[in-house]
Amino acid sequence: MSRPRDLVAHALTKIYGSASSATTALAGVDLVVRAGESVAVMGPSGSGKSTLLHCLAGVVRPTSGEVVWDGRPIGSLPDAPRTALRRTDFGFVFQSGQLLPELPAEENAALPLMLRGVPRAEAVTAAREWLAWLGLRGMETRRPGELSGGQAQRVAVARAMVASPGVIFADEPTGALDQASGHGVLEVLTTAARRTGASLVVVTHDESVAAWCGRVLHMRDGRVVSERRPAVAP
Ligand SMILES: Nc1ncnc2c1ncn2[C@@H]1O[C@H](COP(=O)(O)OP(=O)(O)OP(=O)(O)O)[C@@H](O)[C@H]1O
Repeated sequence: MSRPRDLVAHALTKIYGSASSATTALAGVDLVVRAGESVAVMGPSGSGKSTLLHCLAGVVRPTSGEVVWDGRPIGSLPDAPRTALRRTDFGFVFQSGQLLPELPAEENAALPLMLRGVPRAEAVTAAREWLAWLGLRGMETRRPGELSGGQAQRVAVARAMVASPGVIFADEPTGALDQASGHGVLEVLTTAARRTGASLVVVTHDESVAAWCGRVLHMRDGRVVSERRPAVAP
């Protein structure tokens, strides 16, 4: 049964292109991500991981099936309310290159609040608190080009967290980092999610990243083919 703040996929399919050149990226995925749960999505290249994440996050509209977030069907919502819901309820961390190069760290991290109409000073104060919590005190006014890859990803985590999302979606969040920085980012991401009670859905190729999550799904050919729970997160 679906509970408040659960993210649920029912018989999700996604077919890109049309008849002669159609690609089935999702071939029927059923999934429940419970409130506060962290789920890693693994599988070979082209197995549908990013498509699943994008459908769950309301970025891509499924061909059939439905995504239900907190009791509300979102896959079939028109674009405007779907975008609004993404802004209020979800946070995103991508591999890299997601920060605006001309803005200081604190404004990059404050953007989701400013997009919601929170006054700049208030948004920046909240962003600075997250940056400090993530170990970036003193770097608030640096631009992304003045930060290391790991520091920039922490700013991206601050931006994902600042508006208190219900779910954080991360697509290869450590893919551009060396192993030590990558683990640091995953540690803060999972800890931040636990701190706020947010759920976390992470697409990754890295077993040690998946080990930080409560549940690991394996995809092949657009389906979830197996599922396991790592023994203990490090
Ligand atoms: N916008 C698109 N238009 C057409 N086909 C697409 C599109 N996006 C993805 N695909 C196809 O859908 C399938 C699943 O792609 P997806 O990116 O979800 O896989 P993935 O498991 O995330 O791969 P990777 O690990 O390489 O990022 C692939 O065959 C891909 O070529």
